[in-house]
Amino acid sequence: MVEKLGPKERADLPAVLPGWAPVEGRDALKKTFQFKSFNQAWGFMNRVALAAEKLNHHPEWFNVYNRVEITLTTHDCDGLSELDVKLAKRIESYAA
Ligand SMILES: C[C@H](O)[C@H](O)[C@H]1CNC2=NC(N)=NC(=O)C2=N1
Repeated sequence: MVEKLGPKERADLPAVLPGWAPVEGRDALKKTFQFKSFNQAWGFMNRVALAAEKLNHHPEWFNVYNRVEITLTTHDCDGLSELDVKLAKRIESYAA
């Protein structure tokens, strides 16, 4: 069973995952990504989807044209876990 992040890991989040903001009323993180085109946004989403399948850990996300809004949380523990950090790091690498 995956565990929620502890206080130390949470304190490190702003440094480990810059730009990811807490979600009001949820133990979750969110970030919006803006691309030059829908095509680029779609390619990004495709790579994120493949990573999500590989990790068996999936984002909550919304896309309109060149914007992708991603929220990460772990449903199995109803909060943030290491899996969210792991997926966020991969997402960052695809957006770079
Ligand atoms: C059955 C399946 O392994 C689980 O539902 C996985 C799938 N993807 C998941 N994604 C997220 N974000 N949280 C989970 O707890 C989760 N659990």
